[in-house]
Amino acid sequence: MNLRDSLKLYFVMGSQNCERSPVDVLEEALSGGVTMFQFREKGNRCLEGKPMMELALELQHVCQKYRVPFIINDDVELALKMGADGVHIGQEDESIGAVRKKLGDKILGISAHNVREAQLALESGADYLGVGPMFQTTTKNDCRPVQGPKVIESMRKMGIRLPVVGIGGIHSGNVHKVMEAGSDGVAVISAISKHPERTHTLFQGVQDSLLKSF
Ligand SMILES: Nc1nc(C(F)(F)F)ncc1COP(=O)(O)OP(=O)(O)O
Ligand SMILES: [Mg+2]
Repeated sequence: MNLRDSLKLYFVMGSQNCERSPVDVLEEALSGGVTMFQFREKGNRCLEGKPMMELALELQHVCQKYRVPFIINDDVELALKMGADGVHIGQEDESIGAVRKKLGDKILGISAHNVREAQLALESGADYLGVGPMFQTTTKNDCRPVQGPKVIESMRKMGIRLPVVGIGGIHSGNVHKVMEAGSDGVAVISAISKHPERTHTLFQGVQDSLLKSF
């Protein structure tokens, strides 16, 4: 599956986002249609060291079973050490050029909050952009001001064709707004980690929006 298709329903999760076993949540999410997964162990109560590594390996194993790309957030060394399919880094993380050198042709995702950051990420070799926050979110307490899907529309109007996922407060009730703005897919945390049984409804929402756009 090409990267643009893999970005349709991008589940981002760490143990801190789950009320029960993260492995069970991921298994249920993958069977519900998740097309790409990012391990984002971050914030208070997150695991570190050996427990974090063990969970990462278990989650990677589940992704391999479903043939879904397994991405690590922020920690490039961990991604290389465990043979992840790629990393996602933000504006304050390591420089894009330096990470691209370490990664070779693995997937490199970059957080972008405006057209300028998107243009820079494109020129520096990003494979996809995570753009947000789309809506109010309780998951990320240090996020930038809410932009809404119009920032994706602006990126497309400025000719940025790179694969894009919106992130931030997305659920089945607003997923169509992100897709109609020109996004290739959506990245979600709580909408799936708190309700993995609703994954298929979210996936259907993405699919319906894509069908309407043809
Ligand atoms: N993890 C992420 N994944 C995406 C995705 F691509 F999945 F949409 N977009 C944005 C982020 C944010 O990453 P984080 O490390 O929390 O913050 P920062 O961007 O400040 O590094
Ligand atoms: Mg980051």
